[in-house]
Amino acid sequence: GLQRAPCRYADLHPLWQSELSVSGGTRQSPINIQWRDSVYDPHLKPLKIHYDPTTCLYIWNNGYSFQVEFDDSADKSVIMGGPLENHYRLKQFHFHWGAINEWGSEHMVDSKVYPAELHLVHWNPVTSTSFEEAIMENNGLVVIGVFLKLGAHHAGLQKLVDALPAVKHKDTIVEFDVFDPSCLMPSCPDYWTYDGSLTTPPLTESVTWIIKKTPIEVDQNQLEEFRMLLFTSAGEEEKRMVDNFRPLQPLMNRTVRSSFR
Ligand SMILES: CC[C@H](C)CCC(=O)Nc1ccc(S(N)(=O)=O)cc1
Ligand SMILES: [Zn+2]
Repeated sequence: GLQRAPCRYADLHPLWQSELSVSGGTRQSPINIQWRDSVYDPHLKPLKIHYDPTTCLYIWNNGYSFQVEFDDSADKSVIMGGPLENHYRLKQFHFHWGAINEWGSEHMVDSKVYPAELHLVHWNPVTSTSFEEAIMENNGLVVIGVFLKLGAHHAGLQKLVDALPAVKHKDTIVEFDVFDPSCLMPSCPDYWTYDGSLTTPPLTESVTWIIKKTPIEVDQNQLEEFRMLLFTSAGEEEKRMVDNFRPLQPLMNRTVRSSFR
């Protein structure tokens, strides 16, 4: 039969993402969060975050973003509270960004787009025995989204930025130990939450999204370091890793809840 060309991720320009939404998807991500349509839910608790910096393992370039992986073999770096019924383990975090500061985030707030967005990916160890299994479970995952805006230098992020030249090419990896991702959290506790999906294949509808209302500030040099990464492997014609965000998806029959009035 016809040999299907390997469908490499970097070849799927974000524009094609929207065509790839899970067939008949009813809860796809990202979305535009309309402040006025969100519903304040007084039952939403404060989000509790306990990350153990020694669970940080390494950084790698997966051809779509750069990703920091964590040891998720025990309940050491966990989140709980918020809209969650139990605790979830941190597996990895990564970012999405644009070629220029005018765009880059996946979610939007009242159609306002940010230059970048951080995703902290967690899985439910109570209903699943592994991250890979949780991806297929309804509400198997929780992703915390944090917007990045252009402003002051972010000292915590700089440790990450300094490691990026070592993972310039797809499928490169560098050891990265002792990093506490809570330094990337805004101090404001306010968030929105809604039921959605992964924003890259397998696009499974297994994610409880928690989007922080307040962005963190990073400076121009830090954003430009993100844009020096490559989608391509060493030896290939270089393609800058930029615009690795998925287009907005329809809200359909969903309500976004807010933890704040
Ligand atoms: C076979 C499945 C494979 C193991 C999945 C690897 C993975 O982690 N995927 C993933 C995670 C998070 C997001 S996002 N951008 O936070 O919605 C998108 C995709
Ligand atoms: Zn993401």
